[in-house]
Amino acid sequence: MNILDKIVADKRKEVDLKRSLITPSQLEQSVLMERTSASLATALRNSTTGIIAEHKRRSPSKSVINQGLNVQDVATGYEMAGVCGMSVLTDGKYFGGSLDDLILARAAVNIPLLRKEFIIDEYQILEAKAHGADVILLIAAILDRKEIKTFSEMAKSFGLDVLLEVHNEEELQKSIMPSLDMLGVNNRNLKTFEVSLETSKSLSEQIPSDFVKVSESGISSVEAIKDLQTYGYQGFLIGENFMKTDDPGKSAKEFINELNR
Ligand SMILES: O=P(O)(O)OC[C@@H](O)[C@@H](O)c1c[nH]c2ccccc12
Repeated sequence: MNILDKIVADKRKEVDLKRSLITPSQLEQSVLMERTSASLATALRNSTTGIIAEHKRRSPSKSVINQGLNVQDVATGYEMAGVCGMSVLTDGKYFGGSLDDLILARAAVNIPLLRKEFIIDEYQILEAKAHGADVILLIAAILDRKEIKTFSEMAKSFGLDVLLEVHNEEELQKSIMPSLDMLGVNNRNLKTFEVSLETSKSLSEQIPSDFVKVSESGISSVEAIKDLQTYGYQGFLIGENFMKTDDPGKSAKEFINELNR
């Protein structure tokens, strides 16, 4: 079994248990259900830099990135750096994140927040909204077209933006539909962990222009972004490059300043 299949199998068990502990109608009681979501797609369209900065403590491909930070400080630092949005990993087992991280980030900042999760069930979308997310990620590698449609339409009904992540042409072709806002190309193959920015470049032409194009993973230089911008990318999801430092907000600020020069 590859790592992605394993993550999904674990996630199904986790969601089934959580649904019995906190029911959908309990989630619906959250005050955050009333909150008007901020649009990441709009922020990216109006930006010349397009940085989406991630909070990630560890990952299956890198066991330790940074365990010693406070998510609220990271969120505040990213907001002050001028990022367009923040991605918060909420998977516990493989990424060391939690829904508490999302709540804490929400309490700290007003920028659009992406719930970074392996979504395989509608329950997780309600959970995202109830914990203050503005955007959900849907991963084409683990969903069929029907699920992508149901999940994205549910997200839209909550006012959430949808970022659909693909890694190859087949995933892209099966996924295109009007209920998506952003199309993300993951430069990291989630099954093998290989990273290549060529993935973003080669798929760019096939992404219809009504979607905001986002390049994800393995981005560590301003030059890489300038190059990807020529392929039409307006969003850049960066995790490790900021999180591996002692002050991710400061790193993001320096990065954005350099991009603006
Ligand atoms: O740390 P990086 O290489 O900058 O990557 C960030 C982000 O793209 C990556 O964490 C990611 C992209 N898609 C995902 C799906 C699930 C978990 C994590 C991810």
